[in-house]
Amino acid sequence: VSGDPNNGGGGAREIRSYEVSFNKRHKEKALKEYLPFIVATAKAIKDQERSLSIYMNERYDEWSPIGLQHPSTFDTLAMDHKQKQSIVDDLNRFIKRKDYYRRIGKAWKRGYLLYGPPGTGKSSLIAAIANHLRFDIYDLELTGVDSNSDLRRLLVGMTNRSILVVEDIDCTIELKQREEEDEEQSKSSSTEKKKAEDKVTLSGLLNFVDGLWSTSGEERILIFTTNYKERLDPALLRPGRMDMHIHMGYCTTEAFRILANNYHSIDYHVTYPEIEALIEEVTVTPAEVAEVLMRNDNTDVALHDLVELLKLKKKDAIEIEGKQAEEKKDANEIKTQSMQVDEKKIVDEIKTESVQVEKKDDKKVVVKNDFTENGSG
Ligand SMILES: Nc1ncnc2c1ncn2[C@@H]1O[C@H](COP(=O)(O)OP(=O)(O)OP(=O)(O)O)[C@@H](O)[C@H]1O
Repeated sequence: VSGDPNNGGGGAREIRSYEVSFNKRHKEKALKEYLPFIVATAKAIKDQERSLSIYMNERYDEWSPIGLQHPSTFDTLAMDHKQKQSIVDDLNRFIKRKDYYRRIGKAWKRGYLLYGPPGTGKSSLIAAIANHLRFDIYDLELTGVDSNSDLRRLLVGMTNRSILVVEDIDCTIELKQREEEDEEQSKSSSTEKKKAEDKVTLSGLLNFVDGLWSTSGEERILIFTTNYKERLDPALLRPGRMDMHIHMGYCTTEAFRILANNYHSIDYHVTYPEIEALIEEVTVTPAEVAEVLMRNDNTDVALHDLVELLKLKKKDAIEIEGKQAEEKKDANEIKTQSMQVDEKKIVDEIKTESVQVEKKDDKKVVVKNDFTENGSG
């Protein structure tokens, strides 16, 4: 194997070539198996070494990149191991399926919807996916995009092997159904109509992502995040739109152990039984746990602080529960009282009615008597 120093010079990029010799009888194997293997391995190494970037749309139709140095990986991610494995498997399957996507005539892209409360690791999961695949991230801030045409320009300007992220999709875009948009447009003047047509909408984004964009590039991942799945437009939740819905939940005992291992490199500590019992009882986000564990380098102190935080949360939860129970009791009492009042009213009304009927009956009797009297008289 030899390097080639004659490569143009003058500050140009060095191009190196290698010479590999084989025995003639191995020619077939070398050309069909060995060289393709070398090329694929070299590409994988290059991809692995390539530094990643995160692009943001600071100007309305332009991306600006900065280096992505987020340390999150699937190993450091605190989540249920089965769920984690199913995401990794899905990503690995997706990457290997170039021919499959071509064969079935579908664009080589995959969509993930991440949902769950703030601080449960949605951003950390996105970084872990980027680090796992060695894909750049395009973090699309929709509120900074003025029109659908700018949005298209941005999307077309993305490279292959990249992840398009739209965070807090429930807040950043007017969630309107297509029919509503059409109805509104038919009411307005022609200039207003043109403007409205070009306004960034969820359907505009989804149409473009499903249509032109996905056929103009390859190996694209699309990730939407939300803290409130129930607020999302049904168009986004339709089967086939987002391939996988991933719930990011509160801290579990399993997640806690991963975090403790990340921050203090430990597998066990005497405080674990107490911490784990408390974690089962309270709602605490992985971000809150991570913050306490990170605050102190001394493991004993950090774990003690965590016990204190969890106890405090438990106390608050008991107080809130007590208050809610009292409020419920008060509400029930008011309900019972008003029911009693209602019942009394109904009884009074029935009484009044029956008195009226009786009076009427009396009258009838009187009339009857009169009649009888008259009749007999
Ligand atoms: N599941 C997790 N695994 C590992 N670290 C986590 C996890 N969840 C939260 N963290 C820690 O908490 C910090 C904040 O979490 P992150 O930003 O990923 O949450 P998020 O769900 O994206 O929140 P938001 O909805 O507010 O953007 C992270 O930098 C990380 O240190």
